Amino acid sequence: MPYVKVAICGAAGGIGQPLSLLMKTNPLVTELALFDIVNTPGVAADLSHINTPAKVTGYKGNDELAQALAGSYMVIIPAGVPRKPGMTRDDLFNINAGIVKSLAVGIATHCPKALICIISNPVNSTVPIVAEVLKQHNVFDPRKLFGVTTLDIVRANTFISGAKNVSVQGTEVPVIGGHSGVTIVPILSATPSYSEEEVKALTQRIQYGGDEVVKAKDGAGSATLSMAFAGARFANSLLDATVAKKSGVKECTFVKSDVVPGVEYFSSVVEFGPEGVHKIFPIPSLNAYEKTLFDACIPELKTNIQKGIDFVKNA
Ligand SMILES: NC(=O)C1=CN([C@@H]2O[C@H](COP(=O)(O)OP(=O)(O)OC[C@H]3O[C@@H](n4cnc5c(N)ncnc54)[C@H](O)[C@@H]3O)[C@@H](O)[C@H]2O)C=CC1
Ligand SMILES: O=C([O-])CC(=O)C(=O)O
Repeated sequence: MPYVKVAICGAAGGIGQPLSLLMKTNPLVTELALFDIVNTPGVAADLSHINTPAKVTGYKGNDELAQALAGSYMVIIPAGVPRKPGMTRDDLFNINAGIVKSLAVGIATHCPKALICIISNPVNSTVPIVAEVLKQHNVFDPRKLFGVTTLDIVRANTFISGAKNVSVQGTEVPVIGGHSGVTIVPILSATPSYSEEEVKALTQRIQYGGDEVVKAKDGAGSATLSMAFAGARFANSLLDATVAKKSGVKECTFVKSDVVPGVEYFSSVVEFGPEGVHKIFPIPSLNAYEKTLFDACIPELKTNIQKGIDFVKNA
């Protein structure tokens, strides 16, 4: 087995801590490097007592970013501020764009071949930011950059199976587009028949599931535990395909894509191979309602993507 170092940037945060815990349980991970601007020594010491193979190392502050990233096989980024009630994900852009950009410069410099999983919002813009930084350093490999939208699929599976009281284990709903509001397009026609009203209510709940958690947390942040679960599911799928060489591993994820002409990044079902993205599946056939969702998604998604690109190009 190769030496597999997984770095988590933002590892001391609400997502970072439970995500680090879940990644510590993956036996394919040789080293888990925890980076944050605060509190990583404590988180690393705590996790290091767990009797699984991954060696845990902690790095605090930008002076230690190089060491945290050096030689990483995979970098997962949940660094940045979360929403408070009344905010959109795009409202996070002003703070998180700069954080993600500086981490991307670190990756381009210290582990340019790493698989990169972006959790920080707004994902529709932070993924293009990372791509532009990597392009500036001549190290962009579109097979290795992923926006993590898995929480939308996790929510869709939960809400859909809950509505009909069917087994959640066997439910797998594709969710395409991006990761905010109307850019989230659940493909519910792929699941057993629901009435028109049910489909509309479920679609709305999946699109605004994040707001449900932001409201319930009442100023204390957004989804962290369900996101850690979703992030670990995504990272583990990618490690299964790239390290364990499992074939046929698929996840919906926001990647550089030709699936929708004129939209540079798009989430649809992606099959992973040894280098990351192996095959991007086209959009499944949409019914009339899904077409209206798709039409609403595209202009907003394009605006979000362009905002990320411009942030780097016009800096
Ligand atoms: N993709 C998705 O589906 C989801 C994305 N998110 C996003 O994930 C991000 C993190 O959310 P939480 O963990 O709840 O926030 P949090 O505030 O609890 O944790 C963020 C962590 O990032 C750290 N950080 C800030 N600047 C940093 C830098 N330059 N380098 C390294 N670490 C840095 C902070 O010190 C903090 O520990 C937010 O942007 C949130 O919107 C949240 C849920 C779902
Ligand atoms: O809603 C938020 O701000 C966090 C997020 O992306 C989600 O929970 O889907």
